[in-house]
Amino acid sequence: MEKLKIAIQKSGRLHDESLKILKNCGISIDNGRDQLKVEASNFPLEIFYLRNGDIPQYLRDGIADLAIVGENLLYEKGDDLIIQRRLGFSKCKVSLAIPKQSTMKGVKDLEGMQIATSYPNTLQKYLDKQGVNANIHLITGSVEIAPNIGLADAICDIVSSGSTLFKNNLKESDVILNSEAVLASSPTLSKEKQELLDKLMFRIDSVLRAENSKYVLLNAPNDKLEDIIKILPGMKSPTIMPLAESNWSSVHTVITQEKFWEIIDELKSAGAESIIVTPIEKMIL
Ligand SMILES: Nc1ncnc2c1ncn2[C@@H]1O[C@H](COP(=O)(O)OP(=O)(O)OP(=O)(O)O)[C@@H](O)[C@H]1O
Ligand SMILES: O=P(O)(O)OC[C@H]1O[C@H](OP(=O)(O)OP(=O)(O)O)[C@H](O)[C@@H]1O
Ligand SMILES: [Mg+2]
Repeated sequence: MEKLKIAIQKSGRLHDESLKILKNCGISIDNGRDQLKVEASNFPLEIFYLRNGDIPQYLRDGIADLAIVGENLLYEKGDDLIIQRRLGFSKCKVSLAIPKQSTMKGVKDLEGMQIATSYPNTLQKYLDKQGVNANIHLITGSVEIAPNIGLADAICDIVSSGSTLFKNNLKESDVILNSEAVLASSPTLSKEKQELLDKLMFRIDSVLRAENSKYVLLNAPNDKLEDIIKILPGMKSPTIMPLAESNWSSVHTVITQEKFWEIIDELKSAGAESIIVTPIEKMIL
């Protein structure tokens, strides 16, 4: 029987969350971080632990069928690969940054300058789009130090909280792209592997949906129910059950994270009481 081969980062920012998603999909993996390859015991899946930076090439070469990888790396060297799902973690930007005290404003001022980066293709595409000619200085790490040691006039690197820029006396001038961890696949999968991928994605979708939602229970006097129901988005319509106390009901529903607190505030104003919020493990539509 064919097995799907998934690459995840061996160690680094994506490792723990990648394993967590697979485990939440009910896939059992022996903790084999020191091995290069492990097999799931209850799903036809092989897991390869690889460097994030090498993953696009492994997908292209067919060593792996699937991978959890930073979206920015696909932009850098995986244009031909397919993003199956955005996974919502490891959110960051790839940005240009210049010295804090610089009078330059952004990319247009970088004509003829030196820019240090680990993402040369991403930077080159941006410079081309902006019609700017600059010299790209490729370095593999500690990019933010480059302007301070006289190696470059600007940098292009990952920015998240901005604290690395701050510590190195730099300021963000241009956001080139936004990134998050994604589930990517090779563009050519056999029919059998595509079926396995569909099965895995069905599980991943139910996990992602559940992570993004809360199960909410509340009590309300019956004369307030109509107003309360209008506020609730829910999967379908809310469940209403009578309480032992007459003229009161319990309302059960699902609320997504984005507007969670706004909806809770509205519910309270509309007369909801004893609101209980619990996590959801899986959500299957
Ligand atoms: N500070 C950050 N905040 C949020 N996400 C980040 C941050 N730095 C990197 N990322 C994202 O996580 C991915 C992995 O970053 P990490 O630093 O762990 O590995 P790496 O140095 O790119 O790769 P390798 O596994 O090849 O050593 C990046 O491609 C990016 O998408
Ligand atoms: O805006 P911030 O929150 O400061 O994050 C940005 C920093 O995070 C990443 O480095 P990382 O910590 O992964 O170290 P690395 O360069 O060794 O990969 C990235 O290369 C930046 O340097
Ligand atoms: Mg890093």
